[in-house]
Amino acid sequence: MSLLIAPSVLAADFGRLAEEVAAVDRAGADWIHVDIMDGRFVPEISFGPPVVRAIRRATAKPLNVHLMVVEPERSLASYAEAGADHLLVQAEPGSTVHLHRVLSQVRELGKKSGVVIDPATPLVWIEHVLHLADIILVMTVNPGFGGQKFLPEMLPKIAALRALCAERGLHPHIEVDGGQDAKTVRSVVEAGADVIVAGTAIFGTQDYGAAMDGIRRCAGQQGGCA
Ligand SMILES: O=C(CO)[C@@H](O)[C@H](O)COP(=O)(O)O
Ligand SMILES: [Fe+2]
Repeated sequence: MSLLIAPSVLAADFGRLAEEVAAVDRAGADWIHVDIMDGRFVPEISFGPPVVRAIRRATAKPLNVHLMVVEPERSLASYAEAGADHLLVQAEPGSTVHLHRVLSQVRELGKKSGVVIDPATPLVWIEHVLHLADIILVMTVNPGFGGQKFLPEMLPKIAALRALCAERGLHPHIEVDGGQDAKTVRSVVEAGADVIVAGTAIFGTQDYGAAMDGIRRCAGQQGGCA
């Protein structure tokens, strides 16, 4: 699988959101990562469907919507209607106690389904839904905030996940989210990830295209990079 880059708009200038989204689109983003935070599953509140609709108008790239919310089943249809292409739900019971059902609902809505596991969540929690997930997102920071430091402790989990999927004949995207940049990318790709979410490492720079090129270059490079 070739590497995909999904800039996280959480790190964009919200005062110029449409412009920022169009800029990363033009600079070569593959997907646009959209963090929904409800102030309950995670402490912060980001935004809801009306803002997703505005992002939708600014780009034709797939919207990869990460739902850090309690009871995602209540809002799946709203995000689908607002223009989400991928709906990713957290695997933890603090989000939903009906993970299998929620992932099926996402597919019934005609969207790509994704399941997200936090650093503390073991793979055994998602073993029963692997076949229902088009995307599996491994959090490489504790969710809730941008700008945190990558947790390398997650690398064995990414490798074990890729191996478990292969054993079952499954080839989902394995996405990583949190603290990703040109320095971390080689290790997560070697472990089996093929989608890199990056907020600060892209929107925190002056040249979004150069930032994404740097991530791509370092992903394929042996030894030191960046
Ligand atoms: O889901 C989250 C945080 O909970 C992420 O998508 C962040 O938005 C990534 O930001 P950086 O760590 O790349 O700055
Ligand atoms: Fe995210």
